[in-house]
Amino acid sequence: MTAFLKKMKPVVESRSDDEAVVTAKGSSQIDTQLHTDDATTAIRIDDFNAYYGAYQALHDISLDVPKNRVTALIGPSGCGKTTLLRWINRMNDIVPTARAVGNISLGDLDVLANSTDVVDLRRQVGIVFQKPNPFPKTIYDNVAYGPRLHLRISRSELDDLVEWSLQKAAVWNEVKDRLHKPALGLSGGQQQRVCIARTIATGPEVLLMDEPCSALDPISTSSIEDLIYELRQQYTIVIVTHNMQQASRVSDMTAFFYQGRVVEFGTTDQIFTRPEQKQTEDYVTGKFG
Ligand SMILES: Nc1ncnc2c1ncn2[C@@H]1O[C@H](COP(=O)(O)OP(=O)(O)OP(=O)(O)O)[C@@H](O)[C@H]1O
Repeated sequence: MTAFLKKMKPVVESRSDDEAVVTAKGSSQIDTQLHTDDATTAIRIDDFNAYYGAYQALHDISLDVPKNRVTALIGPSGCGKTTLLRWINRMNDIVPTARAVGNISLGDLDVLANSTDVVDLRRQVGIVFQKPNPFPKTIYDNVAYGPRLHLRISRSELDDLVEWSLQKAAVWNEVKDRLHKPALGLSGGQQQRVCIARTIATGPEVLLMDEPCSALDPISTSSIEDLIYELRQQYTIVIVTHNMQQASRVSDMTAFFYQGRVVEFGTTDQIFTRPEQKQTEDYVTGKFG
């Protein structure tokens, strides 16, 4: 392994070491007093409100997203899940009517500040979309795209980084003999894993996923779910999903949104088995939505 990757790997691979409470999936021991424990918070959302023109899509959202966990955002269509996700890496900057008031911080970084370098923010906070969207380039060039923009590394270091990212995204074995073939020639599930590799290659801390399996068949969905669960050891993951089974399978924490507000936020175990709010119970048991 090159010196470059040795340098890069500890950055991502040591993240779970400083976790105060790394517990088993669905464990009710996960600390839900997240406002009181800085060490476990990756993204702090405080009193956040989002608008499209005069329409308010999100109201008074306060949510601490824990580090090295999977946090699922669930709720009926139009309740604001994607809006929140897209503000975390300022994707909504490209929507002319979109406006936000409140705070989102990533460590010391004030995400919403005018002075924040959005390109650098998006390197730290990657996003994976609903539909796999590989560039019309080779598999190699898809994954090398971000590093070529952000890092000054040699060809052999880039080769190593591309391999490492594809391995992390659990797709290396399937593509290693066709790295220089078009990514668009892969299956949907493989394309989505290549997109995840492309995101990982820039060394993010956070992975945002907006219904990453909704365009995939059940087998590909299952491989992406396994991957999400695996990746949480090194990344903080926020996933929007309409699929209740998926939320309960892959996430540690769940936030239930309704009409632009967070109704309830807790461990996935608690939200699905002992919700405190009637609306949450009705939603997770399929009575509406
Ligand atoms: N670009 C936009 N311009 C105007 N209104 C928008 C825009 N994007 C979203 N909205 C509105 O904001 C509200 C929240 O939308 P958002 O997409 O965040 O909800 P969601 O919970 O992710 O929905 P879904 O589950 O259907 O994807 C909705 O009423 C939606 O119509």
